[in-house]
Amino acid sequence: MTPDDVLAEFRAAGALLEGHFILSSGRRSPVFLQKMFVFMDPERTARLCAALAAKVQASFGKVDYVVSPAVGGIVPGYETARQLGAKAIFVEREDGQFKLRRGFEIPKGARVLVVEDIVTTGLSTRECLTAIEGHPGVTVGAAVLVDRSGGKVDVGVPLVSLLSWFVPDFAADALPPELAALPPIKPGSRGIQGAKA
Ligand SMILES: O=P(O)(O)OC[C@H]1O[C@H](OP(=O)(O)OP(=O)(O)O)[C@H](O)[C@@H]1O
Ligand SMILES: O=C(O)c1cc(=O)[nH]c(=O)[nH]1
Ligand SMILES: [Mg+2]
Repeated sequence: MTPDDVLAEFRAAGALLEGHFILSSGRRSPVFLQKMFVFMDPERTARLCAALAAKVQASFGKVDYVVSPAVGGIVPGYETARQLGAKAIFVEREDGQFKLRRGFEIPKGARVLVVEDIVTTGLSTRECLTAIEGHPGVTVGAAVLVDRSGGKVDVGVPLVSLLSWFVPDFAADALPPELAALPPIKPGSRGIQGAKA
């Protein structure tokens, strides 16, 4: 799957939104990828995650456990794990911090991959990695459908992306006039009531 093919899947799903968005990081952007419009279509999700799984296998070899940050990472994490023949678990926020809950455990020696939907600053991916630090498995790396930093972000482990695309974002006090003229919308879940950080 080429970068254009990946973008075409997002576009066909109506997931490529334009406007004035407040990202999870608090930064502002004229573009938002509404990944849930992609994930509502299991066939589309399977196509994207099959391509991601192939890249993962080429870069990291065998994977036993996929761990994803809720909410956005759960569906691509599950489907990528299915394609890799791995288990899929997720971290979710408790008092603002990602944690493995529900009795999820990583077995000793398991080869672990973090799978994310979108990376912008990489904070969510890093927080997920922090949440599983000290587990008895071996973290081989991270994988993401779309890296909006265009490959610039450092998540602390090797990162494989299906699409590396630089999308501009801005500090809230340094908006270009065309963005400042639009009302801001915050679509993500970080920072909503009950989910601090
Ligand atoms: O690289 P970052 O700057 O951390 O931004 C990317 C993160 O933002 C979104 O999650 P969000 O926190 O909006 O919540 P969601 O997964 O529930 O949509 C997305 O799913 C990534 O996890
Ligand atoms: O940075 C984010 O919060 C973000 C960007 C994006 O395009 N899509 C998304 O779900 N989150
Ligand atoms: Mg997320």
